[in-house]
Amino acid sequence: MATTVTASHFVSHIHGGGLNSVDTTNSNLAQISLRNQPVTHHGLRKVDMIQMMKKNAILTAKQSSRSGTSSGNVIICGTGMNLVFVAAEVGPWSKTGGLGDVLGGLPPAMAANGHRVMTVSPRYDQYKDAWDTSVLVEYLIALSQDSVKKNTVRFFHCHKRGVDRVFVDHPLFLEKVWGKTKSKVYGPNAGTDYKDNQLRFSLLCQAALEAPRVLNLTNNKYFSGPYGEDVVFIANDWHTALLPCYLKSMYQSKGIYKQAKGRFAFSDFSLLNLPDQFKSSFDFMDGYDKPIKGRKINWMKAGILESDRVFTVSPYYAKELISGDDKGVELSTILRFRTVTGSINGMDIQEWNPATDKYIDCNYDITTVRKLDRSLYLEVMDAKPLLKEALQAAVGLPVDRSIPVIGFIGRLEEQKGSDILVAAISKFIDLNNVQIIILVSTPGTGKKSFEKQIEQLEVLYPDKARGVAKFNVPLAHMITAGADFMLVPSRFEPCGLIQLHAMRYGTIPIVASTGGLVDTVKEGYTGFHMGDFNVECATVDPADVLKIVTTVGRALAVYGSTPLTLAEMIQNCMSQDLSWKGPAKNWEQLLLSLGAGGSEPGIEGEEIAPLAKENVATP
Ligand SMILES: Nc1ncnc2c1ncn2[C@@H]1O[C@H](COP(=O)(O)OP(=O)(O)O[C@H]2O[C@H](CO)[C@@H](O)[C@H](O)[C@H]2O)[C@@H](O)[C@H]1O
Ligand SMILES: OC[C@H]1O[C@H](O[C@H]2[C@H](O)[C@@H](O)[C@@H](O[C@H]3[C@H](O)[C@@H](O)[C@@H](O)O[C@@H]3CO)O[C@@H]2CO)[C@H](O)[C@@H](O)[C@@H]1O
Repeated sequence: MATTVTASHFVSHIHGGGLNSVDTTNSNLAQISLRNQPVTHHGLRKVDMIQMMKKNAILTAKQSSRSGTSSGNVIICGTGMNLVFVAAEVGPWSKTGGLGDVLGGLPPAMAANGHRVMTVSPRYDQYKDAWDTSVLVEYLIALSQDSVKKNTVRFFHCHKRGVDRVFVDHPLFLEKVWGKTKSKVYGPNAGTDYKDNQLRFSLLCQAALEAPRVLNLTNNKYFSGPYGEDVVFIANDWHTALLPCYLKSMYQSKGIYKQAKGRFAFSDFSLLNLPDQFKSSFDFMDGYDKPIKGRKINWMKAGILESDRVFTVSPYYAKELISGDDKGVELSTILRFRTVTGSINGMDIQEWNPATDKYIDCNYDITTVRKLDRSLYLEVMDAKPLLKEALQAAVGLPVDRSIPVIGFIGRLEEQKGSDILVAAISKFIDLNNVQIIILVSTPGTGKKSFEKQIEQLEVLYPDKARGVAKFNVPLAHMITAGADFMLVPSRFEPCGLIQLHAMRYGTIPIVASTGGLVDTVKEGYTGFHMGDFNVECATVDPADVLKIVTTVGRALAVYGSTPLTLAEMIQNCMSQDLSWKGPAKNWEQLLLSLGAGGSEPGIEGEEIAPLAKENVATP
C-alpha cells in the first residue's frame, strides 16, 4: 500500500509581484510535499486532538457517510504524485485574474500527466456543480487577542477534467461574496480589503491541510479513498503562505505529514495559532503606515522562508525579483538567500480556442479546417476582419475593417499601466487612423480616478476610443479575437496571460519588456517590445509614455505598409504551443527533484489525458 518516506519539502512559487506599495498583490505558490506513514484511511477517522494554539484550540474532523463514496480502499496507481493545490481563486468558479486562470489550467494538465490532483479553495458561492461531502472540520479560531470561537467548515466537492475540486464552506467566504464571485473575493470593492482577510485565509490554510486526510473521494477507477498523507501541497500566493507554518507546527510536530513539505499588525501574530518560533520568519519593517505604522508580520516573507524551494512564473521575473526592492516586493534580500526558479505559465487552450470559442461570431484557426459536420473554420486572415467589425459594432465604434484596432485587457491596478496608456493615447490617437478598446476589471471606490480616466476616453475620442470598466468575459474574448494588436504596458508582469491569449488568437502583442512578457514575446517575430517601464506607481513617467507612442507607431506602420510581415507575425503567434502541456512537464520535473510523494513521473498524456478525460465538462 502506501509508502514510508523521509525528507520534508516545502517550495514557494511566486507568481505575482508588487512594487513600492504596502498593498501588493503578490502571489506566492508555495509547495509542500508530504509523505508519511502507511495510509490506511478506511472511511473517516477522528483526527487526533491537536493543540492548535496556545489558547487550546482544537481541531477535530468528522465525516458522515456520503452517498457514492467508496468503502475507503486506497488504490495506488503506481506512478505519479498526489498533488493538492491551495488558492484563494480557482477558475472558472472564482477568478479576479491570472491566479484563477492558473488554478483552472495547471491542475488538469498535471492530472493529464497521471497524477492525482486536488484543488482546495473557498466556496464563495453556491456552485451548482459542487456537492456537500458532509465532511466537517471544527476549529477554534481567534477572533481577537482574547476571544476564541469554535467554527465548523464543510467541504464541498466536484470532479472535473480529472481534478478533485474541493471548496471550503464557511460564512467568512460565502456570506461575504455570495452572488458576487469574480469581484468581491478580497474586498467589498477594488482597493479595499475585508478587515478579516487574515482570519479568512488562515482558515483556508488550516482547512486545506485537513482535506486530503478527511475526504474520502471516489471519482474514477484509478483513485479512491482519501489522498492520505503522501501528498504534495502547492500553496498559491500570500493567501496561502501560512501553509508551511501550520504544517510544521500542527502536523509534523505531531508526527502527521511528517515528510511533508500581506502584511498585518505585528500583534496579530498571536491570532495565527502559531508557536513563537515562527515569529522571526514573519517579522517585517517597512516605511508604510498601512495597515498600521511600524513593525508588521509579512505572510509572504514567512512563506518564502519556511519553504524548501521558491518558484516563480517566468525565468525573467525570477531575475527581476532579486534585482532590487522595487521588483522584489521589498523581499529581494530574503529572496537572494533562496534559489528562485522561473517556469513560464501555460494558458487554458480549451477556454481560449478560436476554433471553438462560444463568445465570438465565427470560429477560425491558423488555416482553414473542415469540421466533422463538414462546416469550415475560417482561416485567420478571413475571420479577423469579420470579428473586428463585430467588436466595433458591439462597443459602438465606427465599423470599418480597414482601421487597425488596439485592445487592452487588465485589472484596474497600477501594475497594468492603464494610466500610462491613457497618457499615451492623447499623444498618438489624433495622428493615426486607429481605434482603441480598453477593458478593465474590478472597478470600485478604491480606484475611482483610474476608472474615470478610462470612461472619459469615449467622451474625448468618440470615434476612436472606448473604455469599459467591468469584469466582462465575453467582451474579453471578443477583443482578443477582433483586435489587431493587444497592448500590455505593464510596469511589472510576473508572467502575463493576456499576451498568450492574444497570440493564440492571432492578435499581435505590443508589450513592456518585463517579466514573462520578455520570455514569451519575440520582438519582430511574435510581437513588439516597448522597453521596460519605471516601476514607480505613483507617477506616470513621460519616458514610458513615449515608449508606448513610438512602439504603437512601429506596429501601425507594419499594419499599413507591410501586410505580408503582419500576416507572417500572425502565423508565428498562432503556430506556438502555448498550452499547459510543456509547463506541466516542467512542474513535474521540479516536483520530482524534491523527491516528493510518488517520486515517479506520471504517465504521458495529451492535455486531457485518459485519466483526466473522464470528465472534461467545464462548469
Ligand atoms: N475586465 C476583465 N474582464 C474579463 N476578464 C478579465 C478582465 N481583466 C482581466 N481579465 C482576465 O484576467 C486574466 C488576467 O491574467 P494575467 O495573467 O494577465 O494578469 P494578473 O495580473 O491577473 O495575474 C497574475 O498572475 C498571473 C498567473 O500567474 C501572472 O500571469 C500575472 O503576471 C500576474 O500578475 C486574463 O484571463 C484576463 O482575460
Ligand atoms: O488573479 C488576480 C490577482 O489575484 C490576487 O490579487 C489580489 C490580492 O491578493 C488581494 O489582496 C487584493 O488586492 C488588493 C490589495 O490587497 C489592496 O490593499 C489594494 O491595493 O487593492 C488590491 C486590489 O483590490 O485583490 C487582488 C485581486 O484584485 C493575486 O494576489 C494576484 O497575484 C493575482 O494577479
